[in-house]
Amino acid sequence: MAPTVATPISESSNITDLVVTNGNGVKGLSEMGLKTLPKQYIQPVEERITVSNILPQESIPIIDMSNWDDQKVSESICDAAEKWGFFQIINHGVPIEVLENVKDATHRFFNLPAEEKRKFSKENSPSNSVRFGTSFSPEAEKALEWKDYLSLFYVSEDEASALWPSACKDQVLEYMRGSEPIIQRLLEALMKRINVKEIDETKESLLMGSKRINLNYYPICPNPELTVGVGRHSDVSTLTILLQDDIGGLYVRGNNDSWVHVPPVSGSLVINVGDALQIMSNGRYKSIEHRVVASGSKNRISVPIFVNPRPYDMIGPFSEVLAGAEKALYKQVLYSDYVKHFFRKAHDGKNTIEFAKI
Ligand SMILES: CC(C)(COP(=O)(O)OP(=O)(O)OC[C@H]1O[C@@H](n2cnc3c(N)ncnc32)[C@H](O)[C@@H]1OP(=O)(O)O)[C@@H](O)C(=O)NCCC(=O)NCCSC(=O)/C=C/c1ccc(O)cc1
Ligand SMILES: O=C(O)CCC(=O)C(=O)O
Ligand SMILES: [Fe+2]
Repeated sequence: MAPTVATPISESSNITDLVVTNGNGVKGLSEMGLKTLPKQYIQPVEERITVSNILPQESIPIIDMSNWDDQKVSESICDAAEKWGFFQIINHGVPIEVLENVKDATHRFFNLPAEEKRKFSKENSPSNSVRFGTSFSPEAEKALEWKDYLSLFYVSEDEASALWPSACKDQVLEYMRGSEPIIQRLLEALMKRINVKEIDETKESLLMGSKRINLNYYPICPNPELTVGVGRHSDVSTLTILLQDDIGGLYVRGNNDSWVHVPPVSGSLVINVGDALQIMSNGRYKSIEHRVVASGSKNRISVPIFVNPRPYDMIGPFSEVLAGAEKALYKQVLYSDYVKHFFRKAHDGKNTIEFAKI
């Protein structure tokens, strides 16, 4: 019999089938031991992350929340949200084992066989609130991103218990419950500075009426310098609470063309302002562009909780912010229209917010 010569995976046009349709993800590709990056993942030169525009001496603030009712803590939170749009918090009250458990649960989910994970793909998922996928918007992207994810839209504990993957649901729910007090405290502090004295029911719904949690998996990449883990984007949330492991690779836009690394700090959580809060605060708080590199030597995970308005809320600048002579920079938009606009295109930095500009 003539020997069969396998087509090198990097030249196969079936990468999309293998990775996207069959549920192997980039984790499956990575584990096949391929030596070079498939062309579908090669990013244009301007989107690659190189040392030349990284500012090693800069860093985002680290805020100690142990005395969270101290005025100074609130001020540092608001200052950081105005200047950087990003900060890390330590002594935040979420038990360290809750964080460790959710990281273990993330590895447990991604270590399931492809046929188990595939059950949660867009085509097969038992519910719209559970989605296992890869890259960001593969149908819309010219170049794919080196990341797999499980995205869970939180509707209720009952729905989550019934529909979320059993490999991770208990730990994820515990992490969501555990982070609730800090979400409340952060938003209270941020609202005070912009003249919103009380978070009533309407405000509560606009600021944190819905939640989505993503489990992100960035496997070892054969040519990390040619691709990205996540491309330049700003989140569409009110606030994002991000748990990262000890590997690093998240970069935040600094001044001009520079990027600042967010170093892993054991036990910390990274907080960032999303577009919804930039809009509701009429630009006072900044939703800053960020991106993630791919790693050539380690499998990285991260777990962001996106705290959002409800899909059917109309969002726009709060009247309290416009009470002075301040002009509205953003119009009222239906939040689900805003989110759909975000998902319909590839990552494109800060462009999403143009959708809401007057
Ligand atoms: C507008 C939604 C998202 C979808 O509504 P839908 O149209 O009734 O439901 P579909 O399931 O048909 O989704 C519409 C499109 O959005 C896409 N999509 C639907 N969830 C997803 C999903 N988690 N992932 C990636 N595509 C999705 C989905 O692929 C689909 O694309 P397409 O079929 O090509 O039109 C709706 O569920 C909604 O308003 N949800 C509540 C608000 C919400 O989740 N907000 C997002 C908070 S922030 C956030 O998630 C940030 C995520 C993010 C993620 C990756 C990053 O790199 C950076 C950031
Ligand atoms: O993995 C990270 O550190 C950040 C991921 C991110 O920006 C996102 O999921 O929106
Ligand atoms: Fe993000």
